Amino acid sequence: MEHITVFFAFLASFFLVIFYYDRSKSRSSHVMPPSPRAFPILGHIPLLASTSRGPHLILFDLAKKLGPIFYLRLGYTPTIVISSAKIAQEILKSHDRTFSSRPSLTFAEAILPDDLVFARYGARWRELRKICTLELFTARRVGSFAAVRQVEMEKFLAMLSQNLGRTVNMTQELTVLTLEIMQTLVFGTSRTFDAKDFLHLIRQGNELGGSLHIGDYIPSLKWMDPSLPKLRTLADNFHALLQAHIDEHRSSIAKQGHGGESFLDVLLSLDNMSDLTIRCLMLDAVSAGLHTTATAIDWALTELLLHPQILAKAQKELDDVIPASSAIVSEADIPKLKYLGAIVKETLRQHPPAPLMVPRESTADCKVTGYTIPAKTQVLINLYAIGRDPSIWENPLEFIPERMSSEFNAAVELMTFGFGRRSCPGMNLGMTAVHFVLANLLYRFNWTTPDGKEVDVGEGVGFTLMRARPLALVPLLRK
Ligand code: HEM
Repeated sequence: MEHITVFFAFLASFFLVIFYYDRSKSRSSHVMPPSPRAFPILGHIPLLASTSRGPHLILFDLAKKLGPIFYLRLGYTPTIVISSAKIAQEILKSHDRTFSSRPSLTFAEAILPDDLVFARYGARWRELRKICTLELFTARRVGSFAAVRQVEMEKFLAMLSQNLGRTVNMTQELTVLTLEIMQTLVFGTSRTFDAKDFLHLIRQGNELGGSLHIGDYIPSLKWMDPSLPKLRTLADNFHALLQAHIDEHRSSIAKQGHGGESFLDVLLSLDNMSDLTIRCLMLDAVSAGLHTTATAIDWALTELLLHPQILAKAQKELDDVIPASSAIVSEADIPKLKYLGAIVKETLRQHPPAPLMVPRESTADCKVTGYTIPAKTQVLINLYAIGRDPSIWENPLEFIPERMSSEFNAAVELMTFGFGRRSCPGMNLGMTAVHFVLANLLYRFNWTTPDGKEVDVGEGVGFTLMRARPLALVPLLRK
């Protein structure tokens, strides 16, 4: 008994020392936005600890009590949470530069030490961003792979035709299709890796990326993070897989005397590109584009199953626009499909694939809506809450594509892909893939649930707003 008391006394003094040491480093005299009552040391971390509800939902509920901007202390990380489009615009447009950094995260340090998504704002980020916008994500390069995407789509449609009347795990199949679409652009071939192996690593990455790492909030306790060995193994596996492909690609270029048009070809042709940077940028492109794109298609199909009259209207538009002789909707047809475009936007409003965007961090003190936000404050923009803001959207919980007239376009893009210098460079590719795949699924097939069951709408927990359970659907022949 005595031993136990001594042990707890030791533990309490240990945490107190850590608490005062860290607090002395982060103490601030700024007036912050409203905040709920905090726990000692951990601050508001316990409020977010839930295995069944995503943080965007918990923060959405907190915003109902605390308002559109509130403050949380996650360990010693000051954080503001924004749940209004107007304040998000103030941050992303008026103060774009001040809020263009990202917090350092244990996950990113282990897996992506020299990438674009998690780079802190500065010269290195500018260099990598320039390569991405001028060399990789150009409309010409994305467009030059349209024919390869069409071949992947044809194979996918053939697979569905062989499964008419049978249950298909659409969540899984759409993820594999999206991986193949991303791989063609990034590596020049859709069969770079075994999809199962790669998706397994990506899934582990999502789990580890979405879980809490104590060192991100209480730096002096980083050594206690039990997931560090797992992160190291995952990093080794990802990097070994990518390096093997880089080596193979290099020797094939040497044999042929020239490279192709893929991201990898471009990166290998640039001066001063280390293999580490190439691996990180390739992983960025595949992982940032994969679940975001696949999950948007998944939710659009879910909503259409729930709203048969909207599905019928979309299919009528396809019949009116696509020539009867055409077996496939091509990417060139997409701009003509206005109603389909409205369905995609309404889906992204209700189911933003990255509900809390990617966290930003301020680089200097800044006044936002009357509050002074100190430098090094983490900013979470809750797109999920903004998409449900009744002051912008009438009946926000209803699925109404007709409301997506052009004046709403800018708002939806801002909400889905971020804005300003850190906005998503893959937006065109992601949007093209979502429209292209969805159009073909609706054009060629009718859809039902196995045994006519209700469509499951449960949301999972994670960085991407995925479904809780896979979407199982039965394709029926239409064309
Ligand atoms: C529907 C699909 C997609 C959605 C919803 C989405 C969403 C986002 C969001 C919200 C951000 C953070 C923006 C900010 O901080 O302002 C982001 C950043 C980023 N996205 Fe996407 N994205 C999608 C597709 C893609 C694709 C297809 C790629 C690449 C192949 C991609 C690559 C990136 C990269 C590299 C960044 C980091 C940019 C930077 O920090 O400078 N995304 N994305």
